[in-house]
Amino acid sequence: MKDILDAIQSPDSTSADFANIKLPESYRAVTVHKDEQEMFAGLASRDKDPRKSLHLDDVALPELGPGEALVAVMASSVNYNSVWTSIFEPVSTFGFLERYGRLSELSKRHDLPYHIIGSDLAGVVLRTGPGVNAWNPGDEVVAHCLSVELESSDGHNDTMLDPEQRIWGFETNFGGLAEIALVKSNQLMPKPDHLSWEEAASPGLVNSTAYRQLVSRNGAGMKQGDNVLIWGASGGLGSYATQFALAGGANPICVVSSPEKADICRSMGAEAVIDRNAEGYKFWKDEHTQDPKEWKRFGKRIRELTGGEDIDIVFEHPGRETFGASVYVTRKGGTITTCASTSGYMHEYDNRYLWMSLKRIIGSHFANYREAWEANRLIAKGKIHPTLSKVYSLEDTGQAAYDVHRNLHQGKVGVLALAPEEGLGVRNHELRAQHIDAINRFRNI
Ligand SMILES: C/C=C/C(=O)SCCNC(=O)CCNC(=O)[C@H](O)C(C)(C)COP(=O)(O)OP(=O)(O)OC[C@H]1O[C@@H](n2cnc3c(N)ncnc32)[C@H](O)[C@@H]1OP(=O)(O)O
Ligand SMILES: NC(=O)C1=CN([C@@H]2O[C@H](COP(=O)(O)OP(=O)(O)OC[C@H]3O[C@@H](n4cnc5c(N)ncnc54)[C@H](OP(=O)(O)O)[C@@H]3O)[C@@H](O)[C@H]2O)C=CC1
Repeated sequence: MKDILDAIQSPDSTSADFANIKLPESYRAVTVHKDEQEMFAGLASRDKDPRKSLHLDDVALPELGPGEALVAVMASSVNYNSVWTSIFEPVSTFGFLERYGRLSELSKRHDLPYHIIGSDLAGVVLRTGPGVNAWNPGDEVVAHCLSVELESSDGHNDTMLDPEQRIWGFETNFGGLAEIALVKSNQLMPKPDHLSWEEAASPGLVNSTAYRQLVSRNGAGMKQGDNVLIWGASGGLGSYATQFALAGGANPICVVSSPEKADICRSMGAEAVIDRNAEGYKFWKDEHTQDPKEWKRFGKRIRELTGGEDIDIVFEHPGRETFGASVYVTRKGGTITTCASTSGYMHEYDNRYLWMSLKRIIGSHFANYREAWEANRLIAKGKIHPTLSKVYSLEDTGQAAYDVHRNLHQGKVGVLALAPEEGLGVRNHELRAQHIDAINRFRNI
């Protein structure tokens, strides 16, 4: 591993140098264990502690197949899907690995008694498999997390519709929270050269998802002037949705849960911010009954902030707790676009407000190859910025996931894998200098 790191840190290393490095037989990786998948049985979700289920193990280097790449991971990030994996909710991810393992001889490698998690990385290509021509050892890359087989025509227009669509590091093994990761080569994209390893590793999953969900025609197709209600506007997804709304000439109405988070949204340029805690919205009277009066109070507050207008697009992901309110506050003909259900996936809303006002609910999930590429391009051009707040070591990934599970974090939480310290890997200092305040906006708050 030392040879790999030395080569990455030497400015003189050539592609041939990387190709000639002897790869280790094993490497360190963050895992969950199959024989522990029942460890939290009977506990409430909130009490399931990722620090207990996430392990840092030495794992065997997987065999490299056609169309694949082995990447030395300098940094990764925590996504909420890793929180779901670590608490074995809503299902254990070992079921995904077993199912994938049944697909082919090659996919069998993924069905192991441990799951190496993580769906983001920034690093350097070490080896490519047969059939890979676009990438070479030594290339500095980030990886998006869409894994597809593309053997069915269903996915040929929109790669997210492939019947064998999987999220790498969640529904496949050999993820990014590790010193080495295995990806399909078409997951690779150029690393934005003005960012450090940990900054570059942080936007991938959430930035691509927010791009499809809000901007792409496959999602809400946001346009200039739209009022966009963004839940969790300083969180992982929300911090990118807010940037897309502002950069696209829309009007974000940011919902957050503390004055600090409200300040972050304002510092990004948002003017309309609602602190849901301070204003005490209680959309559910009890576990089974919603309170339409609270939807209305929320809607009135939005009208105050917009000069009397309602919401064109709701950027939804909290799910059960907010969905009824989201449908209610959307304007006639507006769109609720959802990619998740953090607070519960059995949603309830008053359908009269949907059909009578011709609203639409759009389901959105990650991003297709092209959308992920376009989202990364915006980062590389300095149009959209990473929202990295705090960085942990690989050893402390459990704590990092705990922070995200308990909503103690801001923006994105990074993890250093092979990178010995923060701040390395910047190649374009001029572009960085132009955007340094925006790049650092979320740091250490
Ligand atoms: C990028 C980051 C993203 C995120 O963070 S997203 C948040 C994290 N992700 C999640 O929380 C999602 C986790 N996944 C799940 O909870 C489950 O993954 C799903 C509920 C999405 C799917 O459940 P399942 O049981 O895997 O799939 P089924 O489609 O219900 O398949 C079970 C059997 O049911 C059959 N079936 C499917 N549709 C139909 C139908 N319309 N009529 C009859 N049968 C159907 C199938 O074929 C299959 O059958 P057979 O077991 O024999 O293979
Ligand atoms: N389908 C897909 O492709 C993707 C799905 N996801 C899913 O989206 C969800 C959010 O992910 P991410 O943004 O990274 O997570 P984060 O935890 O970083 O941010 C979510 C934010 O949502 C807000 N929130 C949480 N619970 C509630 C609630 N009950 N009511 C209102 N607001 C709430 C919080 O903000 P505050 O407290 O300030 O209001 C929180 O910071 C997860 O479930 C994740 O699995 C994520 C990425 C891709």
